Amino acid sequence: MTTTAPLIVDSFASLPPEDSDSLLIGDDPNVGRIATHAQRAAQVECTVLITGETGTGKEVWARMLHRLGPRRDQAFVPVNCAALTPTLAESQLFGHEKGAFTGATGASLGVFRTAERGIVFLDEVGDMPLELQAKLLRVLQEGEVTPVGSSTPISIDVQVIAATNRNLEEEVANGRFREDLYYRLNLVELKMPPLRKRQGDIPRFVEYFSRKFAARYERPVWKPSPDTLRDFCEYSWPGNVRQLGFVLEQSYVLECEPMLPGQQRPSGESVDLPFTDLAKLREAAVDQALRATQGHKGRAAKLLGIHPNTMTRLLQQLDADQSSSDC
Ligand SMILES: Nc1ncnc2c1ncn2[C@@H]1O[C@H](COP(=O)(O)OP(=O)(O)OP(=O)(O)O)[C@@H](O)[C@H]1O
Repeated sequence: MTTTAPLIVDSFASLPPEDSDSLLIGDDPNVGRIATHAQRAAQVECTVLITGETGTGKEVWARMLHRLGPRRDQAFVPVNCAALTPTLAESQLFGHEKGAFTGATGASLGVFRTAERGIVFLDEVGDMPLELQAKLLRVLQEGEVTPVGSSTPISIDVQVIAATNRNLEEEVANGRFREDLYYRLNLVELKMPPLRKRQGDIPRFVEYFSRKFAARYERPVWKPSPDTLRDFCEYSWPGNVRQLGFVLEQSYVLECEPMLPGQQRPSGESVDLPFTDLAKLREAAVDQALRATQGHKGRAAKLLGIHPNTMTRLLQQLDADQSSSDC
């Protein structure tokens, strides 16, 4: 079957506008192949394993699979397997009866029954404890769950999409992941390449995020010079697409030129910012710039490449945030 992958899949209709996102596919031949396989897997509603480094877009692709398949109007229930509470994991996934354990004051459906006729997205599946892996395998094989405290299995109809940034073959070889579960999940594997291996798509991502954040922050679309674009393409992006998005969003928030991590402003003074939390990022940027300039607001603004009025506004906002958190 030959299908032409669309370049950008538009906003996910099933998500509230705040969380909605688009999927940029780009020109990389590997990603084109992934798109074809994803379309097929979505149509036949089979189990899919999405692998790749952090920030390569595994969850974005899982949501696209949901949107492309016949289950698009049903639930998409994401669960972070690394964050499951060990003692409660079984009931979190498969539900429990009232009184099944201390504190179970009512019955609970659990993730799988909540997703009935829809999709369960098992994120970080490689971090699931072995004991729970055995239970998950049984659920996948038999198509039924037995809630904790019950002896009656309940049939379920869910499509499972799993994702991990671990190398599951290595995990299997080291006895940390069940081989039978690995094969069960890995019917179709979508291997997301790291951004450094799809350098040709970086200019597209830069444009994509620039347009997105220009619209969000009501600023003009940033157009990089050829030299800057080359630097962006040559950078290794350890945090992948997520990191590129944060670098661009940071520049829109601070109203300054986007800078690669570790890059120094011309003054020689530098700031080294986190790229994972926007509110913290803003606070850290202002804080570090003020420290680096011994509290000189004008020089701190210059260091961040922002207008002094913007600096004043950011400081007022931080003060307001601080007082509201003190209340
Ligand atoms: N193909 C893409 N098109 C548009 N945005 C993307 C794409 N890939 C990644 N992103 C952006 O990168 C961010 C991170 O993507 P996502 O959460 O799907 O990565 P992940 O591989 O699941 O990461 P982790 O392993 O850390 O959970 C998304 O919020 C989105 O902004």
